Amino acid sequence: MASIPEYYAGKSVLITGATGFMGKVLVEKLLRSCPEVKALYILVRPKAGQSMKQRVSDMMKCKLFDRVREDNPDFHQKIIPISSELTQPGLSISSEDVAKLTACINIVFHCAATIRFDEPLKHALQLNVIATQQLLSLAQQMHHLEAFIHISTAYANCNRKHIDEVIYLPPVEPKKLIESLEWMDDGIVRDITPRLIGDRPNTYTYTKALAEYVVQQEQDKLSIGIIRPSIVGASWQEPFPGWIDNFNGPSGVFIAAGKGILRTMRASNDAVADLIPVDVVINLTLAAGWYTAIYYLLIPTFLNPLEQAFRRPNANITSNYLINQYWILVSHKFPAFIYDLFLRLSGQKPQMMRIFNRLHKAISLLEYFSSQDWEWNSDNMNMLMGQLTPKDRKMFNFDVRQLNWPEYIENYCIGTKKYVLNEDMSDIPAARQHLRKLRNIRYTFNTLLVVFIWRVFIARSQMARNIWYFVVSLCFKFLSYFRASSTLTN
Ligand SMILES: CCCCC/C=C\C/C=C\CCCCCCCC(=O)SCCNC(=O)CCNC(=O)[C@H](O)C(C)(C)COP(=O)(O)OP(=O)(O)OC[C@H]1O[C@@H](n2cnc3c(N)ncnc32)[C@H](O)[C@@H]1OP(=O)(O)O
Ligand SMILES: NC(=O)C1=CN([C@@H]2O[C@H](COP(=O)(O)OP(=O)(O)OC[C@H]3O[C@@H](n4cnc5c(N)ncnc54)[C@H](OP(=O)(O)O)[C@@H]3O)[C@@H](O)[C@H]2O)C=CC1
Repeated sequence: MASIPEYYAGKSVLITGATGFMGKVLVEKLLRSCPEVKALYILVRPKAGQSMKQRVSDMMKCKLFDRVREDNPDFHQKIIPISSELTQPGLSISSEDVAKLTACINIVFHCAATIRFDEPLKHALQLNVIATQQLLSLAQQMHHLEAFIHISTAYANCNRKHIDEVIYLPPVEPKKLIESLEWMDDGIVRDITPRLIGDRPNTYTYTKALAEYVVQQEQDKLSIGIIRPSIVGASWQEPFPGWIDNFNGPSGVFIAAGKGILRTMRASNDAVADLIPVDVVINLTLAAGWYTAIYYLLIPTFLNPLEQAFRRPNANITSNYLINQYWILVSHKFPAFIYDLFLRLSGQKPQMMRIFNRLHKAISLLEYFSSQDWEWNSDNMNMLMGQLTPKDRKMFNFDVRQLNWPEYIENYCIGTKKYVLNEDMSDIPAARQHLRKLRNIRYTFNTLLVVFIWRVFIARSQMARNIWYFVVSLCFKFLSYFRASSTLTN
């Protein structure tokens, strides 16, 4: 059997979502580890005033591609951008491009999706389900297609506790839902969304479940593989440790906690954080492409500190709603209010409350996932690992048992600093100095608060004074008792 790089040699690959977090890592790894790959066709749309060409050219300048650039400075010649807006009929691909793709593509990786938890249902359905359906139709016209790999999510079936590697019946027949939503205006759809998504937490997981079903419907016509990553985080090793480019999931949590903004979060201390490094997911995805295609080809024969932190980082996790609300008030809203007051008084625009409102929205959307855990069956993944040659197993490593988690989390946090916030590592001493300043401000503030409480409440009331003296003398008694017992034991 061909090794993975041998399989991809001479192949033309179509990738959707190549400008996204996982898509970029997929493009990079394919170019670096399968240098004989013929061409990568990527579906890209113009965005935020930038043309498709400009976006792709910016993407290739990104640090992520440094290693590929070193190996092959002309790597960009293998990337062929195709203009496509996935929410439009026919994916808005020109007829010339359709002809080009149907003539040459061997493998499709469908990564594009909206991953927003608060996406209005109609849009999530349009992109995650209808676009997938359209891509499958296009794939069926491809004369040399060997594999169609769809990236789903481990949370597509998060309404179940135990999840097997099967496609579960969808909550509703996607075709019927698409037809009924067509005539409804956005207001009606918004009103019925909670009823439709039922026991799933958001439109994202709901539409990803529908998309899996839509993909499965084509299994007789196409050779299909579905990947279900859990919470995808910074890279473990490749192309270098800690690479990350977004605020999603844990990244936003690490950054907000590192900046000292996030001080409390509702989550279960017992739940497992199902974090998986992006390079592991991409290695598995490429291996799955190889396996699905090889299987198909056999059919004819036989089948560190952050800069300018708001406060010192100290985020606490609690599963208790009331305790969390208390800390939100004391540790988030109160300091934000004070800071905004200071900004107002010094003639500047208040901003901290706005930032916290945004943070609370983001964190509350993660709560469903951070407060419980799931059991996933991974027999297929283990089987796939067993099929790889020792060399491929090393080059396309997705065996997370070798992962040193503390080291990974440290690299992840450094990665958010370097690649998301673009902060310089040489500024660390200044960042530490800033944290020391914050600590001194806190000590001063706490001292002033104690003096204030004393003056206002205790010094003015005989009863409060008595209670105060009682508590202080009790503390002294405890202290002298412990001192005496420790002297005895010594
Ligand atoms: C060992 C310890 C481990 C600890 C782990 C800790 C926590 C993990 C807990 C839970 C994680 C659960 C994740 C479940 C994953 C499911 C897996 C998947 O299948 S898909 C990926 C998950 N998807 C997401 O994470 C997307 C979530 N995001 C959203 O839905 C939206 O972005 C939003 C949070 C609703 C915010 O929407 P809004 O319109 O208000 O803002 P924008 O998105 O337009 O962003 C505006 C601006 O803010 C920046 N931003 C976005 N998110 C954050 C954030 N969390 N913190 C800080 N800043 C954030 C964004 O980049 C924009 O900036 P700019 O304007 O400069 O571009
Ligand atoms: N990140 C995670 O934790 C996890 C992700 N997944 C899945 O992995 C896949 C990739 O996720 P990730 O890389 O994180 O997501 P990103 O949001 O980083 O990337 C999404 C990609 O989809 C493209 N896209 C979105 N809308 C359109 C559109 N209308 N037309 C054309 N392209 C569009 C984006 O292009 P543009 O740049 O133009 O916006 C971008 O390239 C998704 O299917 C997601 O469900 C699964 C589990 C976890």
